[in-house]
Amino acid sequence: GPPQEAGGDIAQQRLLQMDCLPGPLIDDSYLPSCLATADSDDVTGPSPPWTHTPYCRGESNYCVHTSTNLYGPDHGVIIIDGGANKTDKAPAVLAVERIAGPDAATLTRRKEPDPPAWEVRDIPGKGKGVVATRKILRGQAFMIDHAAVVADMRFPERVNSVDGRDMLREGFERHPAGKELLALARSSRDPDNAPEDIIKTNSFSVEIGGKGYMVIFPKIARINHDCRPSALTRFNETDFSNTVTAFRDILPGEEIAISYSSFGLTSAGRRKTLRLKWGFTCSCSLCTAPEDELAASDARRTKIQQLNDKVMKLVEEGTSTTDKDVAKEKLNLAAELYGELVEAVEEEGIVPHMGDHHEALGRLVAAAGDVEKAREWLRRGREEREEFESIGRGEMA
Ligand SMILES: C[S@@+](CC[C@H](N)C(=O)[O-])C[C@H]1O[C@@H](n2cnc3c(N)ncnc32)[C@H](O)[C@@H]1O
Repeated sequence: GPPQEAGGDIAQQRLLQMDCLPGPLIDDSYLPSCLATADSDDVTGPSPPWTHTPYCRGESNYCVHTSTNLYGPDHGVIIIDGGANKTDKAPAVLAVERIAGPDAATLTRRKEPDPPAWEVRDIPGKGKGVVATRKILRGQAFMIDHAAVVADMRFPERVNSVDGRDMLREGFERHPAGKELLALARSSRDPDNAPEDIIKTNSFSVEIGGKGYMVIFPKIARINHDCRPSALTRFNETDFSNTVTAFRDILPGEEIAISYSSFGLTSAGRRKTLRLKWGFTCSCSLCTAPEDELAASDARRTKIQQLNDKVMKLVEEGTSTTDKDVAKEKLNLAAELYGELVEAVEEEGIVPHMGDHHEALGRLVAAAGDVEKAREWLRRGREEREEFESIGRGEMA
């Protein structure tokens, strides 16, 4: 592409970010609703894929929508969502209707092998966790899960607490796996608010139709956090599936972990975030590593963050100037610093493969004018990305 695009590509790169759990909602965050009154008589009977009449409460547009067999008899879903007004269908409701609709035939739902490559075990200090039962290779997708509960991220602000809790209670009751969901981990012991607490402790934040949702994937909910994770999750909006892929080789008996927080923070920042947002004291492999190892990791992550900021700034400056010499100088320096960043990221081992980084570096080098060198980086990047993606293709661990 034209050189000017290099800046945009880098800026859009989600360098230090992956799926994160949203963290506990503040207990008093249920605010009185200021939205129009929904007429609760004005609901139609259930039609497929819905198996229940929507359960609507109070003065909001929010309802619980239930499909007890969206993915076959063993996997239902409840959606807690509201449109802009009470006749508008919310994005997650439309998504379920699309998933179950005529397009469903083209959905090839991947199944996990039997027996799976993992099992749930008690992990000292962390409650339960997921452990590999056989060797899982880097790049292999070894767990596939589907959304069981989908709740609008802003539902707690938009619906008052009494109505909100009532809707969650009813939703969990209607859910065919409601009992299993209620047995998931909880960060508080308030017996009156089990569903709310379970959403706080176990949901992922994902986007559906451009809107933010808290989603429970019941199997993935058993995977603990690690600041140097061995796996990553990928949500697929078109079928509400979430696939867990190995970051690196995982040995039999090893606990499998994902990262709940962003990689850009140093250990103190991560511990604080995990404490405040998720309500637990992290005892992951890095948080409990020897002091010098932790210090080295912190230094690298600080450096990565600083280099990233500098590169962004240089790219921004280099692509917004009309002076060609200045542009070249800025982009050359950006490419040099990005090279250092790539080294530090590789050493810290916090991204699953370096392909995207190498390609980004290639585009930067191209923008700075060195076409030969750029080709080499782009080729390496593509190869690495393809290698990672092909390792587990077709077969699951
Ligand atoms: C999504 S659940 C993970 C599965 C959970 N351990 C269970 O028993 O079902 C999140 C909870 O697991 C625990 N947890 C996860 N990662 C942890 C870690 N690195 N150190 C300590 N506790 C952790 C915390 O209690 C947290 O609230």
